[in-house]
Amino acid sequence: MTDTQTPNGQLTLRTLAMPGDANAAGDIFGGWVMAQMDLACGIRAAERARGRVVTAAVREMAFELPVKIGDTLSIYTDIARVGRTSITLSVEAWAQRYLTTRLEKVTAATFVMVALDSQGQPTPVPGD
Ligand SMILES: CC(=O)SCCNC(=O)CCNC(=O)[C@H](O)C(C)(C)COP(=O)(O)OP(=O)(O)OC[C@H]1O[C@@H](n2cnc3c(N)ncnc32)[C@H](O)[C@@H]1OP(=O)(O)O
Repeated sequence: MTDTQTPNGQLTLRTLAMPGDANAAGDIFGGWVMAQMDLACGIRAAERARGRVVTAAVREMAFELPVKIGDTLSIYTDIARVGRTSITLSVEAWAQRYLTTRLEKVTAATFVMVALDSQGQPTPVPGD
């Protein structure tokens, strides 16, 4: 993963890591972080598709730094590609450490979301 000094993309979701999301050592579960990224992609892709979307694929996710209880997690999304029915997003998760202003990128991934019609079938993403 290439590290950057500042987040890339649009701030799409911001939340707080709570004790219920952590193991006994205070490390936040990777699945929780991934779920926040999935939620952010759902928000951003649904806005772009102007309709319902699902997650079709998640590519190359590595947890580079831990998230700890009390950290604020910010998810940034960037629409990298719009296909016929799919939207590919570059996603970054940044932790603002508890009671500090220190921001660190903890993970990044690529999510592929697919627009669905009311029958649950892939449907074309409308133009901008
Ligand atoms: C709210 C939620 O997130 S639900 C939870 C998790 N997600 C799900 O349960 C989704 C379950 N999966 C599905 O319903 C289906 O596999 C779908 C709707 C994602 C895709 O259905 P398919 O029958 O494969 O559709 P189809 O072959 O037409 O592909 C649709 C698009 O998805 C893309 N796609 C499908 N699978 C993948 C994949 N594994 N990786 C990348 N792109 C993919 C295709 O390239 C295509 O994009 P394009 O139209 O821009 O060229």
